[in-house]
Amino acid sequence: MTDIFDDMDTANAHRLLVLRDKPTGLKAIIALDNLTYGLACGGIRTKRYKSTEEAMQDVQKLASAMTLKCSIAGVPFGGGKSVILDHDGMDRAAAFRKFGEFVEELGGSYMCAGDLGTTQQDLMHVAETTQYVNTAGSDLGVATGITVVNGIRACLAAKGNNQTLADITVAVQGCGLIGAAVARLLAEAGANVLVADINDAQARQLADEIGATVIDPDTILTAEADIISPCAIGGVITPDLIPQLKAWAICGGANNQLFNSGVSDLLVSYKILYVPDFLASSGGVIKGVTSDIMDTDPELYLAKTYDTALEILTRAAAENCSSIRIGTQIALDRLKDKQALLQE
Ligand SMILES: NC(=O)c1ccc[n+]([C@@H]2O[C@H](COP(=O)([O-])OP(=O)(O)OC[C@H]3O[C@@H](n4cnc5c(N)ncnc54)[C@H](O)[C@@H]3O)[C@@H](O)[C@H]2O)c1
Repeated sequence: MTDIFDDMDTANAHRLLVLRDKPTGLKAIIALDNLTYGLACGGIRTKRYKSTEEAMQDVQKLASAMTLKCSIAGVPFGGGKSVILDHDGMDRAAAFRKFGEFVEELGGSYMCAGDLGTTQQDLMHVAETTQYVNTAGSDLGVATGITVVNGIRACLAAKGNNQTLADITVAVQGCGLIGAAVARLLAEAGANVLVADINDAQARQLADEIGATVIDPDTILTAEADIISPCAIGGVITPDLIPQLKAWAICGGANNQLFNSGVSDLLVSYKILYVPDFLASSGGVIKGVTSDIMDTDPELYLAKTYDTALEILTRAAAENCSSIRIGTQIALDRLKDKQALLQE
């Protein structure tokens, strides 16, 4: 077993809170990655992890991605994330209520919302015991759909062959909250949409609604498409997958899509455009914090993601380096500037 402090160093993480409540069966971890602005934002992931160690690593990676996400989106907050380790014997409603109590105890340094595996009903249970939760799940999903589609439009502009959404085929992996939002927006804009989900009924229902084609979930990422849009789980862009891709660009709403850091350089050598996931998926947090905390209109922040995506893709092409490197640099430079201001 690896040392937890070594893991934290690897993830550059600072605060990990391990939460347990035996009567409800709650097992949860909160990672507060960055408190430069006094508040860390990020959703609650609910999952049956193979081990506590896996959950520890996941929550830290997701929290640091949230820091990049907030910074690149230009909203003045740091990243956080929580995971609830689903298991037999957990009293789901009571466990989420208890989790809300723990979030409330943090006094507003962590603001949570939904994420993979957490249902709207779960969020409502959290909201019974804390004010620091955004329960507007579907609105956040639509906002994430908007930033993914902005990223796809930026890919078209970066490629520069005058194609519009109506000229291309996009393969969307996952038909949950985010995948469905992305697929709907693309279909409305006239794109040819392919969809897949391990829950076949869910994929078929969405396809019927928007006129998309259902693809086998095992082949969606290698389908004949211009762009693939991973909107289900992380780690799906692997070194083995890249030579098999038919698409010339990747832009999706899932967090941490790249299997490892080497994949971003491999994408460069295969000339595949990649919109950093922390930018493409930033709509949810933009919508959440502008409505709940900043009391401002999200539209400007959402629209800006197109410009930022195009800037990143253009700079990456000019410097022949990965979009992840450029995007991360922009996000971290902004945070450093803020930290320097605070120290003055
Ligand atoms: N919910 C949000 O506000 C939000 C915001 C930004 C990013 N994200 C990220 O977007 C992704 C999806 O989140 P969500 O909220 O839509 O989750 P969700 O639980 O609503 O949907 C995920 C869907 O993916 C499907 N799926 C799982 N594995 C799959 C596979 N291998 N192939 C095809 N389909 C598969 C599931 O069956 C499910 O329908 C996650 O990575 C999440 O972290 C979510």
